[in-house]
Amino acid sequence: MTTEDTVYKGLAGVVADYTAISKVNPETNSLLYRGYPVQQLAAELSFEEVALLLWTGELPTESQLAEFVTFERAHRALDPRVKSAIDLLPTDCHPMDVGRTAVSVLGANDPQSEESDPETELAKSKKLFAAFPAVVAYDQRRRRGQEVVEPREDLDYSQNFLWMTFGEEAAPEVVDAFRVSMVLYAEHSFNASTFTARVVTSTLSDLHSAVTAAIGALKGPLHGGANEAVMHTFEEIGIRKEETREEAAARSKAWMEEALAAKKKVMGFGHRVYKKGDSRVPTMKAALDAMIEHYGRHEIIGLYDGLEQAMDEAKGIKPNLDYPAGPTYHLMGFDTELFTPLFIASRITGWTAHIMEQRAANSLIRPLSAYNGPDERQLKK
Ligand SMILES: CC(=O)SCCNC(=O)CCNC(=O)[C@H](O)C(C)(C)COP(=O)(O)OP(=O)(O)OC[C@H]1O[C@@H](n2cnc3c(N)ncnc32)[C@H](O)[C@@H]1OP(=O)(O)O
Ligand SMILES: O=C([O-])CC(=O)C(=O)O
Repeated sequence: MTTEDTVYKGLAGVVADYTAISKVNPETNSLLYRGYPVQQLAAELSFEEVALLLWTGELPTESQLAEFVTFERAHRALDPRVKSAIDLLPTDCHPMDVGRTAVSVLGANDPQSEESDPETELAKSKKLFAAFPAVVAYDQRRRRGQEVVEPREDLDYSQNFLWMTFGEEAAPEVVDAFRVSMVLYAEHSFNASTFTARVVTSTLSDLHSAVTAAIGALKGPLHGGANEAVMHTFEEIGIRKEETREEAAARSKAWMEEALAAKKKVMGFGHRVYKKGDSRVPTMKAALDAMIEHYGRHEIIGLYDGLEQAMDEAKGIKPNLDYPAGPTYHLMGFDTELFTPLFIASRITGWTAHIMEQRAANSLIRPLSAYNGPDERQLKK
């Protein structure tokens, strides 16, 4: 057998390279960012601190954090060139297309776009991190016919994100649930979008091209698009505010039984690596529970319970992070199509950390294929 005869469909089980950024361990259901359990990071740290940890490998000192916080707050405003580009896009195009376009425009206008020394790569990553929330906030507001809300330098990343989107200061519980979601979505080893970013970087292309490509990979419902798809499932089942938790659970359980009988794939469940449950779900579920209490929307958790229970009973498949994240963002007031752009805002950290790691020890990513087309043949004269 030649090497070309061994095909690893979907690269399942293939170890493609080393990484020191995160460790996903399906045996122990654990996830470490630079060695730290993600649950601890979500409980204790700001998203800004986690971003620095992912990029640099170490927790920031007080002065490093203060310096980054000042930088981030100074780079939040929506770039007028990005605003003009978004304004050319129809309000009914997918918000992931808006996010992808915005990153592309930011890259084309970044004077450091073609520079790739480690210091510049880090500076570009920080600028992208700071600039992206305004894109999401602007996009949601323009779709609703609302005016732009300018960023506020007295607010932290999560507070300001919610401020720019909704034009009012969010309650501390809401800010905290949002921060937790950002920390949990930040990084997950060689997932499809991160691997895409690494493939692009491996050709020595630039950081913004790699992130733009990663956004394309994240959009699909088998990856990041699942958080949006989860909410569409809830919407299809029907959200009825007057229902009790038990009534909602009974209806969603029946919906799932029917969907599985029809051999449907239900987004928000299953994972390529975790087979016993996603390490991040308990923490995100706690954030969702806090939002259920905050908004008093017990019918939503009923829908959640029913789907989860029916899937477990029928197939033993567990929810992934997108499952609790979807209804959490819904309760906060984000439009459903905006959920995956929120994932971008967070994953910019992981993607750019991987881009820097790939560039530092690069080898062109170019696997082989096993040809199964027609045997050699000749053009008829
Ligand atoms: C943050 C994230 O990106 S997490 C992932 C988000 N994606 C989703 O939620 C999409 C829904 N889930 C899926 O499609 C899959 O579970 C994936 C793509 C995530 C992982 O899939 P893989 O490891 O390739 O497993 P695969 O898709 O082959 O599934 C194995 C079996 O479980 C079933 N299965 C897996 N997930 C689901 C699901 N969500 N609904 C119904 N059945 C499922 C498959 O139909 C298949 O059954 P079969 O063996 O009878 O054909
Ligand atoms: O690891 C994966 O394949 C998908 C995932 O959970 C993520 O990117 O967060």
